[in-house]
Formats: sequence, structure tokens, C-alpha cells
Amino acid sequence: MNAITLPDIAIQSSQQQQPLDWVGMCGIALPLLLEGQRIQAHADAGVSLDDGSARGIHMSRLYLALADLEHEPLTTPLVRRVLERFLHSHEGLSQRSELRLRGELPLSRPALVSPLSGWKAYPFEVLARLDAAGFHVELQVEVVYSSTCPCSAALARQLIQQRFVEDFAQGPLDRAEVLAWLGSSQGIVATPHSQRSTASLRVRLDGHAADFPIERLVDCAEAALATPVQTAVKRADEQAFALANGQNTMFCEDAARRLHRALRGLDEARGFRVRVVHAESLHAHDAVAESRWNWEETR
Ligand SMILES: Nc1nc2c(ncn2[C@@H]2O[C@H](COP(=O)(O)OP(=O)(O)OP(=O)(O)O)[C@@H](O)[C@H]2O)c(=O)[nH]1
Repeated sequence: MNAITLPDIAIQSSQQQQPLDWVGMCGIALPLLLEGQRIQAHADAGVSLDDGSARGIHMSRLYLALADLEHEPLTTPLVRRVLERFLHSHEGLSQRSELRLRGELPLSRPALVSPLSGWKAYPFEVLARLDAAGFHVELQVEVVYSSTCPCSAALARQLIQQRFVEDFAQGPLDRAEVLAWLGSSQGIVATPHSQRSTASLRVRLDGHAADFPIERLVDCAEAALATPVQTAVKRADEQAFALANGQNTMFCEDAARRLHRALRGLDEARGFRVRVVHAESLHAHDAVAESRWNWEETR
């Protein structure tokens, strides 16, 4: 048997005349070139099937078009070119093409005080669409940080004040005695709770922007939050982290507002959605806040 005799089911007509919103493949393993690194990513590639009488799309044509992403650094023009190839290879069948890329970008981050550094993997997602309305591209990045509860901090301070009143009720205050009391768990009787928290930043990019500003987005978010989780840590770094947490106590609402303000200043953002999740250590459930600017939800 040769290729000419192979049955081709996709070109048959469908018995049920029904256009489909999205048809394609999910979870395709795909190495990408990003920020000078080779990243193992996964792609979802698809098109609309607007011709309701066509049995199926041509999956292999989408799959083969993805190969361009393997050889060139990931840029918005490259993603657009791949989406154009999806449509050209499905002329008469499809008017919309979509591509989703997911991966983790490792970035080296310095310690707060010591001269150390280490790697953090930042999950990212690129979502792009090409249709009659034009080219639409979004970038999502996740940033993990520490949030110390401001209410818990205030309650802990009140307990410390009460203990101070009890312990120093008699006589004049002795400086050395107070100093020792401040350094003891007998004096500082309570500490606030903190939690590891995640911010998901989804940004709509200008279709003409060249690169995907993952590192800039991470830097912008981490500077706004002031308490990103650390990599290599010595005691001096841990003490600086304790200070940063004490000076930046945050409800989930505070974190969402900080990020909203920071992203409004990001040149590349044409719109965004921020979602923060505080995996509460006070509760068995999460505290969550969202904020959007110039945003329309995509599929
Ligand atoms: N449309 C469609 N194809 C599927 C599906 N599952 C597996 N495939 C297979 O994907 C393979 C590639 O399809 P095509 O791109 O049409 O392959 P082809 O006909 O050799 O390629 P062209 O000549 O470019 O059309 C075929 O062997 C299909 O059977 C499905 O759910 N839908």
C-alpha cells in the first residue's frame, strides 16, 4: 500500500452540519528558546472549524507549524507567524487560530543581604489568537511571595503591650531589663501568622511588541510586593526577610492593589487581570482577590 491509497477521513463531509469553536491538540511537548535559555514547554494548538460540513481539521498541519517555535527565540511576531500558518493551512475551513504555550522560566535571583543567589522557576503562559479582529496576545506569569496578616500583627502587638504592662507594673523602667525583655519570648509573647502566597498576572500585550517581558513582569511584581520568596538564604538574609514582612503586612486586598498600581505603570500592558491567592495558615481555605484593568476575559 502506498500513500495515495491511504484513506483520508478528515476531508470527508460531516453528516451533522455543525461548526465548532475550537479543534486542535493539547499538551504537545515543545522546547522553546526564551531569555537565552532552552525551556521545556507544552503547547495547545487549535483552530475554529467554521465549515460545519467538514468532518475534521488537519491536525498534522498545526503540529508541523509549531516547529518554527523550536528554532527561533520566542517573540510575538514569531507567534503571530505560527498562527498565520495555522490559518493558511486551513483555508476554507477556519477563520480563527489559537495557541497556548505553558512552561517555567528559571531566573537567577540574588539574596537580600549576602552575596548569594539561586534559581526560581516562574510558571508562565502565552495565549495568542488570530482572527478577523486581528492578533491578540496575552502573557501570564506567576509570582510566589510571603504575606503576613496585618490583623494578626496588630493582635500580636496588643498581647505584647499587655504583657509589658503586667511585667513592668512596679517601679521605674530599667533600660537593660527592658532590652532583655524585648529579646525574650517571655516578652514578645505572640507572633503574627504568614503564608506562602501566589500572584497570577495576566497581561494583554501590544501585538507589535517584540519580546515577551517575563522578567520585567516578575521584577515589577516582586518590587511591588516586597516579600518575594527567597532562594539561597543565610541568617542575615532571613533577618532582612523578617523586616520586609514586618514592614509589608498584607491582606489579599492589599496585595492585589499593590499589583494593580504596579502594572498600571508597565509600558507593555494594554490591559491586565491580577489574581492573588493567600494560602492561609489561619484557615484551611484560601483568601483570594482579583483586579482587572481594560480587560475582557478570553477562553
Ligand atoms: N481531525 C482529526 N484528526 C485526528 C483525530 N485524532 C487523530 N487524528 C489523526 O491526525 C492525523 C493527521 O491528520 P491530517 O493532518 O489530516 O493528515 P494528512 O491527511 O496525512 O495530512 P494532509 O495531507 O496535510 O491533510 C490523521 O491520521 C488523523 O486520523 C481527531 O480527533 N480529529
